[in-house]
Amino acid sequence: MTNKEKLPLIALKDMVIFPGMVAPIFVGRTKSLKALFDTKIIDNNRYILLVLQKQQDQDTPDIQDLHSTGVIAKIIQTVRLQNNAKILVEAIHKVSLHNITNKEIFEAEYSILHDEEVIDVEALKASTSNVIELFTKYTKTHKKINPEIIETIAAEIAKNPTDFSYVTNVLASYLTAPLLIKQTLLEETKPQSRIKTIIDTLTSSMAQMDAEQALQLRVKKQIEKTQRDYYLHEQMKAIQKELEHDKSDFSDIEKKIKTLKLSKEAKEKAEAELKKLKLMNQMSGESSVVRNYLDTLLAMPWGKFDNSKTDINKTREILDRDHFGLEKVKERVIEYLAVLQRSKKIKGPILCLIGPPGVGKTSLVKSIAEAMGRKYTKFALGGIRDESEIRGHRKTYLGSMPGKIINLIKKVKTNNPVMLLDEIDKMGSDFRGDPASALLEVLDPEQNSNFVDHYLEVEYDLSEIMFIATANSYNLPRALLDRMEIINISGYVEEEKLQIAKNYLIPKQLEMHKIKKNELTIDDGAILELIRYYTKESGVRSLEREIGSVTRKVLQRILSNKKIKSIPISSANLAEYLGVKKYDFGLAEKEDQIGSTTGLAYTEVGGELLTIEALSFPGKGDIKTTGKLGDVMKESAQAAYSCFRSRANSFGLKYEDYKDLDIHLHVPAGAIPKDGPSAGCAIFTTIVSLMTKVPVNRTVAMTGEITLRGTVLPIGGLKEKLLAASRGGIQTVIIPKDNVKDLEDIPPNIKKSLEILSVSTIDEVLKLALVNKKNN
Ligand SMILES: Nc1ncnc2c1ncn2[C@@H]1O[C@H](COP(=O)(O)OP(=O)(O)OP(=O)(O)O)[C@@H](O)[C@H]1O
Repeated sequence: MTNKEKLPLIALKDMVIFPGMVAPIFVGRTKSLKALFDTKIIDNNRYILLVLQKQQDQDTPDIQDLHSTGVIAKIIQTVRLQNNAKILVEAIHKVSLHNITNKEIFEAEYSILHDEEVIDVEALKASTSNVIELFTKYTKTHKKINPEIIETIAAEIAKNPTDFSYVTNVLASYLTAPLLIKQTLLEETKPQSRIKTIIDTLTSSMAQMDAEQALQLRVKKQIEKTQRDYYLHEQMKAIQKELEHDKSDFSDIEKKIKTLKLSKEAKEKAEAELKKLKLMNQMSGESSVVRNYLDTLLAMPWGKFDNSKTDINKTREILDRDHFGLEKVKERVIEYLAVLQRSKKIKGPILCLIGPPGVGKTSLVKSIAEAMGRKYTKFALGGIRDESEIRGHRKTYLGSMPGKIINLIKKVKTNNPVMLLDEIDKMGSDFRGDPASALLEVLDPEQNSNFVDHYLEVEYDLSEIMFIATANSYNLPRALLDRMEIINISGYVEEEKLQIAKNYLIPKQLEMHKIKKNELTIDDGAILELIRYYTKESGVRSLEREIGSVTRKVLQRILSNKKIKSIPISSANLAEYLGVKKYDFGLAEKEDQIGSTTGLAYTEVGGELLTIEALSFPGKGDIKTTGKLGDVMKESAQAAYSCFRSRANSFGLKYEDYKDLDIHLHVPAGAIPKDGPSAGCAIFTTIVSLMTKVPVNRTVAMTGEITLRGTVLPIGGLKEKLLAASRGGIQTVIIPKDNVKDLEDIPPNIKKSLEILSVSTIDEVLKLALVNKKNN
């Protein structure tokens, strides 16, 4: 039935209202406002028609733009604002619209639309509870929907549970669905169909939500995966970079193996080690052992030699330029090099320079290296006890490394340097092996071309190295001595020291301290004073040090006072710079003594005066020795005592005179170790002097070994001993007859300054040494 009376109509933009629902409507469009207020429906007629417009974005829809099914609603409340209004409506019925007019406002006739009768009530009841269940699920998953809505729906339905038109309208109005579906629901007149649409909508939107959630989850997972992938990629890149670094390391090593002139054995070894290294964890300790090994092996100067030349004349020039005197030594060196020049290969014995400290052994070797155009390197053997210092540690040991020889060659980067084996006599040996035997192998021309270092493990050719050894004494293993050609460098006499100081040491120090020649002059008197009272040595090392000390002090004075232009040093002002004299120059004894003789010793630091003193006291006829004497010297004292006792008669002594007397023989300085047989004469003289109470001439010094039967045997180090005697102000020196031939090597001025007497028996010694009134 159509109601011919027209009612104002308001087009709704975005909502479908179902009968039975109370809803607020916001009215803003002029036409709608007019419909509400101008027609005074508020006063006259409290009903209005509400219908959804077809296009939501249309502001001024026309008749055809409106759906034909809507609702008739009662206006419950109106709130008029400035340009708009808010009304609260309650939809009463759904209506079908007819004859819509669109003038100032929309107006339409309407007919109430009734739902069809429900046939299967039970089925609908079941469907209703099904919808509620779905709703519950829906609100749970749909986070934006308030879960309390379920209670509201239930309460609404409870108002009229058997009116299925009402129930379905309630459900439809709470349904979140597109407007078109809601409009269809409004237009539907079968509650059954309506509830089916609601179920379909809910299920599909839930499926959609599930899909969305699954998608979201997938996206999230995807993002996580992307992030993880990114992170892994970055990590892989870093690892690859590292590997590339290792690879480039490897390729460096490979390149070296290819380009270096490795021996066949070394090449194979290097390749095998590299292969091993590649398979190792590069962070492991083991790989660093292999890497270090390869580094060392490949850092060796394989096939590298300096252009060595042996120009004898040039060598002579350089040796003369750097060293005063040492004629014999220089000659021997030149001879040696001459052989080398011809034979090209060093097959002969190794040179060994033996002499006290500071006589120029080291600097001589440096000059030889320079003259030959070879590099110089020094292997300090002093204190070496462990064989592995020469031959290296096996590389399986942690922290193992090659021996010194290999290390030095690596450092000097050539295979033919001049290598100084310094202090070869100071090498020790203990449980860790005998370094001397390892050194023998190094020095043996037959073996050293295939020397094997424990660390390197491959043969290395040492045969091109020119080894020169130095030592302070002959205290060397026999085997080593045999392998070497000994060149003895004895100490210098005063005159030589003076020349060395004037021509070498002083210019060197001036140059070193950047002092001009005219700024400092040291006259001969001062130099002699330096030699006599500030040094006590065979060489010139202390002399050089003292000169250095003077130059530094002079430099300091010149720099601190601009007025001082030059400082001449003479014996008068030397003490100003060096302080009081350090040593006495002159006799060891002031008077002739009973039981005290001056002997001459040859020590590592050169010749020395040796006082031998003795006392007697009641005892059993024994001899006791002190003064850190070595076994040989102790035995020599025993022999001298026995010799004395066997000859006591000839000195006018009876057995009773000495049988109950013990002798104590002492050799100061007590802390310095002394050894050797050459003090025999002096010990014998001391004992005779003590027992006969005849003093020994203080100006006499002596050297010579004695036999039990009183024969005097020759000694070594004559030159050193004579130098010491001359330094010590001795006038007469008694030497064994067999040493007279050695006097040829003694500088003439020494021979001139000393009275040198030779003897072959101890009787002759006593005659010359004891202050015998008959002799005087
Ligand atoms: N005959 C000499 N002419 C010039 N200078 C010399 C002479 N002898 C030694 N010297 C100088 O004396 C200093 C010490 O010499 P060097 O170091 O060579 O002694 P050394 O014999 O090797 O001693 P050590 O046995 O303690 O190693 C050096 O500066 C050296 O140049």
